[in-house]
Amino acid sequence: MKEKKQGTRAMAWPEGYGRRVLAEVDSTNAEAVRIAGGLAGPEWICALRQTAARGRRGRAWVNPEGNFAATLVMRPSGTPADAALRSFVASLALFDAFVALTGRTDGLSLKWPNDVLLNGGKVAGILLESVGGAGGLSHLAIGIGVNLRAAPSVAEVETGAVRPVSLLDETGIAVTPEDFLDALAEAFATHEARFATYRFAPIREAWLARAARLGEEITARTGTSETRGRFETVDGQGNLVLKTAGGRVAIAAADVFF
Ligand SMILES: O=C(O)CCCC[C@@H]1SC[C@@H]2NC(=O)N[C@@H]21
Repeated sequence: MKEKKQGTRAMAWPEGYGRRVLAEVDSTNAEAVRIAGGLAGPEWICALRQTAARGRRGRAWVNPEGNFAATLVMRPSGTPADAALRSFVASLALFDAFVALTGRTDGLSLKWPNDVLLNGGKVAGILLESVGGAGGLSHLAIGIGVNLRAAPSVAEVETGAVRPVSLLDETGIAVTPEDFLDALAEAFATHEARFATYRFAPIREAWLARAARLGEEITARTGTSETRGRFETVDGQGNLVLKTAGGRVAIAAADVFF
């Protein structure tokens, strides 16, 4: 196992995971789809520059140089529903990577379904995509973007969305994409091993302990509907549970607005 000193901690690249860093690619998620079939095990693909980075719900992802962009392509164990829960595994890994690199937890929280907030602004996002095989899902591409050095302007993101922030602006701490990759890969492997053994319960509990706006009124918007209610919990399937005027509602996919 390769060891590297980062801050005050020794980082270890996780056993069994591949690592490649590309100078430039269209999108690391697109690259994951292209190479998935030829991989013997899980592989991290990091790019220093993306020319066509994509975000959730068909949006573009603004990706200035110096920010982190990577995709983990893996063959997920379990059912397709279990595969989708990897967004919580990845969120926790992101949280831990920030803590490992900055030595602080203050200001960090997780926004359902899979954003990381720093001082209330969005510092990281996750795009989960399935890679089809003959019998359905063959691989999962977990794409992760982190505003390490620069955040897009408010005008570049959706109206009403949480304001984007960067790690550098909020903390004064400069982290390179390669160092972030090492910290994230180590944290992901730890949470993935826990998920493989104990399934979703401990992941859910840890996620809820770091959740933004738990117990508060929030709005969940899909393409066709809007639901406002008190953010009660995330259920055992990863659904957002809101207590609305009409009763309890479990929402599988939506954008959340505060
Ligand atoms: O919309 C979001 O919040 C998710 C953004 C995910 C962006 C990352 S950057 C690395 C990977 N490659 C892509 O094209 N998108 C994801």
